[in-house]
Amino acid sequence: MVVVARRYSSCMDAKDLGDELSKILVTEEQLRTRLAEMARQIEADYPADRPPLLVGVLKGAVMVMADLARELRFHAEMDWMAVSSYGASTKSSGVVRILKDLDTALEGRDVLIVEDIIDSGLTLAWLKENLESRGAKSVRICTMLRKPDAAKVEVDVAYVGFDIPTDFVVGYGLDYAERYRNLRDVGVLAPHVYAGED
Ligand SMILES: O=P(O)(O)OC[C@H]1O[C@H](OP(=O)(O)OP(=O)(O)O)[C@H](O)[C@@H]1O
Ligand code: HPA
Ligand SMILES: [Mg+2]
Repeated sequence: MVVVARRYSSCMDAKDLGDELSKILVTEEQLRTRLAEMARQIEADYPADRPPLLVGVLKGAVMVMADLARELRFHAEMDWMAVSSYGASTKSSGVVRILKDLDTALEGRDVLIVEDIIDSGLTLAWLKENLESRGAKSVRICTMLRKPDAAKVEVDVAYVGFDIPTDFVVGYGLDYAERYRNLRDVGVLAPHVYAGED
């Protein structure tokens, strides 16, 4: 009993962050409920005997991938790419760099990219094209969050959890300078935290 209490009190909670968040945007409960709905949609769209290869985009998509894969009622084969365009900033550099490539060959595969957020769209537009060029049979995108008003390029997204305002958000995998990824909810980062950034 004592061990359980200690475990839960050490989880990162929005109320422990003081004024670092200006508000909670999507709660852990809302994320869980929406993810289950998305999983049912994905199961309905792919034949049971040909499930897609899930490609998670490190590092932000770790939480979505872990939760989505466990929610899906088919064998969820997973692979990972690491790309980065934000670094320790709230603005995209516009340059997508591959930091880790897939281990899996994609010829003839149905691929489902799993992402935490589509902001400018630059990362996903680039990644979708990159995976298609490897001979995948189909490439679809599943993202937990999307900022429609921030789009710099159009990206065709098959599964979206929540459309959100343009504010910089953290939690549920999303970071600012590698912090806040293990926050259970998604919150808006208070501007004073990144004040001074150019
Ligand atoms: O639509 P965009 O403007 O391209 O932004 C979305 C991308 O930015 C974030 O990754 P980031 O580059 O911060 O790497 P990380 O996942 O390791 O945090 C996020 O996880 C997406 O991959
Ligand atoms: O709002 C955001 N928060 C964290 N990482 C991000 N990468 C793109 N947009 C965001
Ligand atoms: Mg990031």
